[in-house]
Amino acid sequence: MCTAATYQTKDFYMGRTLDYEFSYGEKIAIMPRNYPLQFRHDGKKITHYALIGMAHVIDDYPLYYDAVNEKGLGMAGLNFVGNACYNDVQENVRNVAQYEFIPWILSQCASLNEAKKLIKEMNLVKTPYNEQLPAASLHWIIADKSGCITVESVKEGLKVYENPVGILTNNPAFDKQMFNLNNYMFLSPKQPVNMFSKELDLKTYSRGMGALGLPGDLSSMSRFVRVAFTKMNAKSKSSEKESVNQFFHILGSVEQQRGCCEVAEEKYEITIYTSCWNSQKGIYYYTTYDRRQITAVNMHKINLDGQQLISYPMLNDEEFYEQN
Ligand SMILES: C[C@H](CCC(=O)NCCS(=O)(=O)O)[C@H]1CC[C@H]2[C@@H]3[C@H](O)C[C@@H]4C[C@H](O)CC[C@]4(C)[C@H]3C[C@H](O)[C@]12C
Repeated sequence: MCTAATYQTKDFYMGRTLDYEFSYGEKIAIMPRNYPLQFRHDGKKITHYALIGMAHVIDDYPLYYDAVNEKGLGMAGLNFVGNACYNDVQENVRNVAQYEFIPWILSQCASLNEAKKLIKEMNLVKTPYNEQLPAASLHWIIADKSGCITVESVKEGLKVYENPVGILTNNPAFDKQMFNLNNYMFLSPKQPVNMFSKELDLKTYSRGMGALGLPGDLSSMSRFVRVAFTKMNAKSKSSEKESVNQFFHILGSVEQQRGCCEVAEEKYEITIYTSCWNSQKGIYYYTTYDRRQITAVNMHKINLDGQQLISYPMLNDEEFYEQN
């Protein structure tokens, strides 16, 4: 399972949890402006926007899971197994392999509006990166400070939804996740009052009772509701530290602890990493399951006019701060 979210304070933030039972070997990869981008079916881009994100790097090519470009447009791919359906290559359209959807959009679009226009020209195809890495069944969240959309390629065709809650999890399809929120409109951060019956003397006996009924399990639909409630009500001051910390607290509401979601005998899905990027500043923050200390990689600290992919191994060792 995975969860992605957007968050606005003074700056615009976005990120995700990557929940799975094994790692493909991730790195934080910065693609500078002159890294030659060879698309599988849509030609080559020698110069483009720079981007930073989490990727499985193979043959010096970043297979991005999530990323943001230097213009502040961000994007993340989350599992959509059983629903995602990609097309065959067709003539006279712009064919984009699912593994290159993130760099295809982020290398060319400076805003969500530009992304929406480009997506109209796209035919998302099933071409795999190679035989060992077949097409991943995903759907995507794309956002900048102006708004957020969800993109789902299903058997009926390509669906682009406005995403007013700025959240994505996994199955079912996004329209069903949004509809399900209707069931929870009574949830509130305020204490409830007795609407049950005037004849009964019902009282609040604990704080937090306004959110009684908020689903606590790890299913995708429940995580959607829980993180949406948390995000929509979370209050943060506007400094970078307070905003980033608050963002990690929001995604903390849906993190997966080892042992609670068994996917096979003795195999457990865990939150392998959680990311949060400041879209305006191009800083990619992350924590991992074993390293809760927030680590930052700033794209503007490297020469963004370069040609070489720069990647940093995901730091995974906890460092305790020894106070005495
Ligand atoms: C497994 C990851 C999604 C995690 C997730 O959503 N878990 C939910 C599980 S469940 O549905 O609820 O059961 C996805 C997200 C991004 C994916 C990777 C990226 O798409 C980049 C390449 C794409 C290649 O086609 C396959 C390898 C790959 C390296 C993908 C492997 C895997 O499918 C990843 C890592």
